[in-house]
Amino acid sequence: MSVILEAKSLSKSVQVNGQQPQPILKDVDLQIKQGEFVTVMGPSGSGKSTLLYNISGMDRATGGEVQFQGKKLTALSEKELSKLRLSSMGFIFQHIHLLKSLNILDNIVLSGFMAKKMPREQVKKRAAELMERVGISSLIDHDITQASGGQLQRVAICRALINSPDILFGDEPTGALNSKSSNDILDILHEINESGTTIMVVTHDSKVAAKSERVLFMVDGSIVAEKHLGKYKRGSDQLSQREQELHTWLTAQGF
Ligand SMILES: Nc1ncnc2c1ncn2[C@@H]1O[C@H](COP(=O)(O)OP(=O)(O)OP(=O)(O)O)[C@@H](O)[C@H]1O
Repeated sequence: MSVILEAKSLSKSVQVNGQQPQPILKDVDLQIKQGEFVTVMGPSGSGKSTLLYNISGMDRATGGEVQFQGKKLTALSEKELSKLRLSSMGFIFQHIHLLKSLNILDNIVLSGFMAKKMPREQVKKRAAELMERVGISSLIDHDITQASGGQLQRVAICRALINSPDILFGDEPTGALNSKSSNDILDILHEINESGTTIMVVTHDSKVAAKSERVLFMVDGSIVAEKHLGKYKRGSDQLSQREQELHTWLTAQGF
């Protein structure tokens, strides 16, 4: 399998109140293969979100480089970077960031219109198909304020997928949800992964990680361990064994 995303010696330092710069990401080397489903775990403050934002070009690293599909992200201008993010990457954030002034359908189609990869009518058709796929087609002309947390997370997924991204990044995509909604969202992510989209997700939830293919463990700005669990087949009976295996491994990491 080819490598879709690679970080070499990626680092990020931040300066607060004119003090010495503090390293929050330290020389991270990482390769993500085309079609992989990778989760990132680790204690609070270990740098998981920072890794996600810097490896995806949402934020600018202070050292090292990132290659995405062979392109050096770290060398692109803001304009080139935002074009690439819009057309090839999807993002599901911890805080959903939907626009309250737009209804649900308009929130989903907006990035599609901006990317101009397809005619507007086709973007709307794709939005309707995606909404159907994640079970929210009845909300098509509803306002954002009329949807539940789980429904909003599905809206965010549709929005992230509108331009058929090659990679989907998620920061706690199931974080604020009850366990039923969380399972549903996870199933949707698996279906997306099975159809070929690479996924990288930050999570505190070992149930989410147990269903991923590879788990990275971060401590203090570095990836200190990783666990290959292999592809999870939806609906199979391997889940409790994977959860047990992951639990043992996480305990060994002191988590
Ligand atoms: N822009 C910033 N300015 C100052 N400090 C920052 C900034 N961004 C992150 N940090 C600090 O860097 C560290 C790593 O933050 P990050 O959000 O990446 O951790 P995390 O592992 O995702 O945490 P959590 O699990 O709590 O979400 C934290 O100590 C955080 O306070």
